[in-house]
Amino acid sequence: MKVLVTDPIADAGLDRFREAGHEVETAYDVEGDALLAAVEDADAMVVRSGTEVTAEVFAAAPNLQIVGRAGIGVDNIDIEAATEHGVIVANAPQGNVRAAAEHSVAMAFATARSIPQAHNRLRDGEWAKGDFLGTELNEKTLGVVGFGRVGQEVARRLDALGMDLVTYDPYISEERAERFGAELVDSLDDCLEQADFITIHTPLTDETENMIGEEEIAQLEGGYVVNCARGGIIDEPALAEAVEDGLLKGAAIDVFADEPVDPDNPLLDVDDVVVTPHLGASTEAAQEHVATSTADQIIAAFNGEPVINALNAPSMDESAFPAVEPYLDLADTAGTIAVQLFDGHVSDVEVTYAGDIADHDTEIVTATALKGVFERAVETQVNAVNAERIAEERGIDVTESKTSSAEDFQSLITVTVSDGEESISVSGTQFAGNDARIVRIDGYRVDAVPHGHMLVARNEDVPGVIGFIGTVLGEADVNIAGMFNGRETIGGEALTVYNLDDPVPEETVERLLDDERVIDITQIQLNGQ
Ligand SMILES: NC(=O)c1ccc[n+]([C@@H]2O[C@H](COP(=O)([O-])OP(=O)(O)OC[C@H]3O[C@@H](n4cnc5c(N)ncnc54)[C@H](O)[C@@H]3O)[C@@H](O)[C@H]2O)c1
Ligand SMILES: O=C(O)[C@H](O)COP(=O)(O)O
Repeated sequence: MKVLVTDPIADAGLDRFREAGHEVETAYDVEGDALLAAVEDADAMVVRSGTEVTAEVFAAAPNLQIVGRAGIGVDNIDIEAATEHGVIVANAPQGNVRAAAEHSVAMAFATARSIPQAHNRLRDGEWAKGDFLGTELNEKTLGVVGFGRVGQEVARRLDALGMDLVTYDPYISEERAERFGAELVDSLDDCLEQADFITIHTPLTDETENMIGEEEIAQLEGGYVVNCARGGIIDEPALAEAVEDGLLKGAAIDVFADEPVDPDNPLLDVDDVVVTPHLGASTEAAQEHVATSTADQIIAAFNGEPVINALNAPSMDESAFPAVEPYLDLADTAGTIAVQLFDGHVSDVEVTYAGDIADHDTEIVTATALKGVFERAVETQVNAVNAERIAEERGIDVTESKTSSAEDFQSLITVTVSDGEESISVSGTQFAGNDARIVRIDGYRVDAVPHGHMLVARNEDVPGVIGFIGTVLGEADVNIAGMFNGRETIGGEALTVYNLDDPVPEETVERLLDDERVIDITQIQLNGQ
């Protein structure tokens, strides 16, 4: 597989790919047409915040399976477009949390004690001791906006340094805030009014974009702002003006609305604003961690294993995967057989789990069954990432049901497709040793190996019909490798599944259908064969 790395990551991550036998191409600072050309034959991409992974990038990368974000923020990746194209997006949300928290604390001290400004003056030969009278963090109130992984780690550290904590985060509980010694307030206004320092730790979303504007800044009068989350959350000209005018005592900013930051950005021109070039995650430990975690997830995706931090695909606990893995191909096959045998317009898909498999998280199995149903019907690549979306777009209802009883099987998966009136069900199981079998089609008990060329015949249950079908196939030089006949009542209707060594020519199918004892013939094409 070819892995395109477009932002610098630690060597440990690059080595993981090479050790696993994959090709690594690094192309830093590429954009526009150069990026589209570079991604053309890539099976995976690794990015940090420096690469905009747009819908055009996905459209230009037909082989792309996964984009790994060696870090947390994914606001530079069009996840909607990724899902459309069936591409997994995964990040590394743990590896740089401590680095970002430490940088936020460092930035709070840097602005409160004017460390960079004093440093510069001294380097210029000035002993400006009298010009810098700082603010202690001790006994001040810290307002943490966004109390997720980084926000909590910042709270923990600054609590230990004697700060009082309030937090604004509409998506956490009071208990969670209390566990970190913080008071959860109801509004951003409450937070700003109480705080001497605010530190931002939300993602950049439609809701948080420009969340801190002129009015909000005014409420923090005499205070400090730290932003090591994302540019675009704070109105940059308004912040620059507030610090310049002395409304705020200072600000420390690691992230900018446009990066690399424009030299004309007003924040770069204000003495009491401390700036760093998006360094929150830039420690050796963090970079090694996010690079290896991202590489491991990409390699897992290549191997068809679960991607732990996938943001747009069914994810699952690594330890739970072995129990469901054997059912993935089976679900795909049951879905593809069901849809090929069904004559109507599919409006509903039901995936039923019976027996042991019902005790497991089957989200990824259901998504794979949907892939089986849709793979032949849509133009785009279908996989577990976008199958649910494809169903939704087509107005198809998907249900998953579970029951403990699996007849005499240990586990049974049934995929039923229906148009609301008529339906067809296909059930499969795994016998010992990963021996997959289709054991029921439309109520008929069968025992078919889902492999190669399959033909499903419905015929009258009368003497001679199976011999007739065998003879016609033989005359067309199609060898029967195996067959299984199921029927409900003697002399009624029967269903026979044939495993064949070759596909059946169309004229041979017509010849079979010309016989009045043959009700229907369907050649099944299995996915990936
Ligand atoms: N400067 C850096 O190098 C650096 C490093 C790591 C993370 N980050 C950034 O830090 C931010 C936080 O990362 P994280 O891992 O803690 O994310 P997280 O998802 O764990 O936490 C984000 C928190 O923000 C809250 N939130 C969302 N919308 C909100 C709103 N409108 N108002 C208030 N709270 C809101 C969420 O409920 C959540 O608790 C992200 O933007 C991330 O990209 C930057
Ligand atoms: O979201 C993140 O992980 C940080 O902002 C780090 O971004 P970077 O990997 O571009 O340094």
